Amino acid sequence: MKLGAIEAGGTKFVMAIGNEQGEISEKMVIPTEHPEITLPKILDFFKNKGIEKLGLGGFGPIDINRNSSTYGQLQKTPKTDWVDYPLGEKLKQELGIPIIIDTDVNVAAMSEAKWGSATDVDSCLYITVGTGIGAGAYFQGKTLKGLSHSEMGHIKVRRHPEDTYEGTCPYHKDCLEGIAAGPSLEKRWGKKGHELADDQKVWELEAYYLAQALTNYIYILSPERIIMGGGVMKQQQLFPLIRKNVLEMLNGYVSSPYLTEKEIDRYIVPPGLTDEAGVKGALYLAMNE
Ligand SMILES: Nc1ncnc2c1ncn2[C@@H]1O[C@H](COP(=O)(O)OP(=O)(O)OP(=O)(O)O)[C@@H](O)[C@H]1O
Ligand SMILES: [Zn+2]
Repeated sequence: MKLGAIEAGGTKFVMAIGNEQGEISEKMVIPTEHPEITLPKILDFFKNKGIEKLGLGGFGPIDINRNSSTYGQLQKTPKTDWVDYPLGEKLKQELGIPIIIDTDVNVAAMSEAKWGSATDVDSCLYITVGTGIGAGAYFQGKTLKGLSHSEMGHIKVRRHPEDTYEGTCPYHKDCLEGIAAGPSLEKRWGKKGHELADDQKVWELEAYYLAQALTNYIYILSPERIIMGGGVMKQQQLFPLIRKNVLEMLNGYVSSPYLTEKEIDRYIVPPGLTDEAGVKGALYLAMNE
């Protein structure tokens, strides 16, 4: 069966055609522009390809409740051109096939569990630290959903006493995303993340915030693996700093062989699917409906 997959991101849309084995035969990346520009490009890619279903992992907030009349509609996204845009409905109308929708991070967690860094466990959390911060979870065969999807990037973390940066989140100012996503690095330090690679102070502060978030996720969800991706995590030096901070913050309270100095390298890890976690997850979503 031919299936379609879309990873809809804040800066780019990744589209692919694949099969039920998760093999991708065709792929295209387009920039995220106004929906009236982006939608025709998406339709051009998928039309007349014989796909039977389409999975979509989208940036949020997005309605992922199957029983809702606005299933697949974007909500209060900071990407203002897309607020309330009925992406799922438009695709369904134009392509005439079932569209299955979840968040970009939920599908990334799912594909890492199926094909990536979490194939040997029954649950995992996928966190992206990019333009925004978001996390998705996959537990015993299902992605985490409830009232809506979770918004783990917008939790409050304790401020470092020396950090006076006000924060970039339009809704909460200094939530985790507001003080630790890529744009906040640029505003706080006056340079883009990749230009700050050699500045130890930058990554110590970043790890302090991200480790607090991970500690909270461990307490609340208890995932068997944590996968960290997104542009900012390209700074590989963050991994040891985050692992060290997580162990210190947990202070031995949660008992698990993974949460030890010896094993934590196998617990907090980069994506196994590198940049394809999202689009492969969308394919898996289509496959399993
Ligand atoms: N090598 C790097 N080191 C540090 N920061 C980086 C690096 N590459 C990209 N970034 C930062 O990551 C952010 C972009 O993240 P990403 O590449 O994950 O894109 P995105 O898809 O827009 O993110 P999102 O998933 O939040 O929509 C930018 O703020 C950028 O400055
Ligand atoms: Zn926020």
